[in-house]
Amino acid sequence: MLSRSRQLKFVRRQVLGNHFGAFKKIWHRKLNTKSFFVNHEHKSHKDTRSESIFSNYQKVGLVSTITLASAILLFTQTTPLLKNDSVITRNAKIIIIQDDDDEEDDDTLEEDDSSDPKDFAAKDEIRRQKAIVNKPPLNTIFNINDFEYVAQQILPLQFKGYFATGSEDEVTLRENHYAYGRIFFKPRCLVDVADVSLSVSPFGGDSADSKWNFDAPFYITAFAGARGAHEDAELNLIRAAKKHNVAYMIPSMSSFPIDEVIEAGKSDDGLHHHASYLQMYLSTKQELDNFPDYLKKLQVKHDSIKAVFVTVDLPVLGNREKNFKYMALADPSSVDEPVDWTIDQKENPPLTWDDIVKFKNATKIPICVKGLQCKEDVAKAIELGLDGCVISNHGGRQLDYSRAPVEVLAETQKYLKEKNISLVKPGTNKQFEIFIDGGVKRGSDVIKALCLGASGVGLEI
Ligand SMILES: Cc1cc2nc3c(=O)[nH]c(=O)nc-3n(C[C@H](O)[C@H](O)[C@H](O)COP(=O)(O)O)c2cc1C
Repeated sequence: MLSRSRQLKFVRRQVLGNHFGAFKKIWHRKLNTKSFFVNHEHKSHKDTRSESIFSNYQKVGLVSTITLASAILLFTQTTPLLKNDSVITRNAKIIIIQDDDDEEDDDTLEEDDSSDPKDFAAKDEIRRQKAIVNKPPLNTIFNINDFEYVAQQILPLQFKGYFATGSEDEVTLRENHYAYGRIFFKPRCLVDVADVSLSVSPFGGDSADSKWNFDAPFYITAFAGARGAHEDAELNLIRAAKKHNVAYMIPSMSSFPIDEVIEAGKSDDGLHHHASYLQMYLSTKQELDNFPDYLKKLQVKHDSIKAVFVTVDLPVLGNREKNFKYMALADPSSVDEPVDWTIDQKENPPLTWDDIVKFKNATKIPICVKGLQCKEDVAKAIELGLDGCVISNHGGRQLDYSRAPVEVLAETQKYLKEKNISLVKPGTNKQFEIFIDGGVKRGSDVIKALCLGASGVGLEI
């Protein structure tokens, strides 16, 4: 039997070896996304030009606008994370675009030989503070992979695992993005693209009411625990969404009361609140029973909530093994008695389609389901008169070996056509909206999803 500290050391090796060591390989080399950041000491830099399958098309503006817009949005959100701007020595960093060496070239990869878990946490904190000071300049961060890499360096140990890991072997987490890498464009030439617009009006929008059209087809998806990254959490997210006029899906497990988040999205003239979506988890019988009433009140109280998304891919919490290992690293006592996340299903009957129909009948707010994973379920949601869905597997955090949403989306569109199922709601100018999230890392991923018929694309930032 290993001593406690040796056990933790073993876990640490597993997590760091697996996660950070493989990080470049997983996210940068295998995906052929060749940019990442290192300190200036490293000499193996070969090329400073980024490769992009879009390079010939960027003049068109569409891709670059989406990429830039997402970068701006992410910038806005990540800035508070990346404190101490003033102490950055700009020339202390070099952006590496290509690195064929197998050398492990950053501080996170250092092996820690101490057997005391407290030592490890303390050392990690020193490393983290250094990473905050040495974070790369914002104008060298172009996509979500870049942001994630920086976040991995600067997030406190106890939140790293929560934000970044998937369930079990993380096959789905990786596949969600790899699937985008298997999709290629067939661009048509000599088309007038001088005047393109990225704006969208989901759920019919309301063209007379500009606050209800969004300037981009991507939105900030719901994620609980934002406070682990910044104290202003969801307040910052809705402010950024307002500033750039994109949708924000407020999570039911928000760190702030939902009213407060909505209030933070008030326009500068104080006349209206930023149009948002609201995500809901419903696990207990009481929550299910109360939800129709909640919806009725919500409709009266907050006209800025343009759709409610009930998350349906979390009947129980996914088996997030790597996150548990991170938790053990951050706080060894946390694993002594693992938390039981399961819900007594006899006392609390699980959510079913019947419940969703009840919700739909209780309100005029569009009701959508978040977390559908096959074409048959999308067809069922349309048939039941719902207003939309998100094809999603919770970012690979729930059922490992769920399929990549972008492939399910492609199949779904084909299926709906074959079965002659229309998205347009009879007698209205509205349509069933099919959103998608999972594995979206840059503007070209967004465009691929749109080309395959998505109404909008969720980004977990
Ligand atoms: C840290 C984290 C917290 C999340 N919290 C929620 C949540 O509270 N509600 C929800 O419906 N989905 C939640 N999700 C899932 C996201 O909304 C989204 O489906 C998923 O992250 C998309 O995959 P991606 O991370 O590859 O972009 C969370 C995801 C992450 C990574």
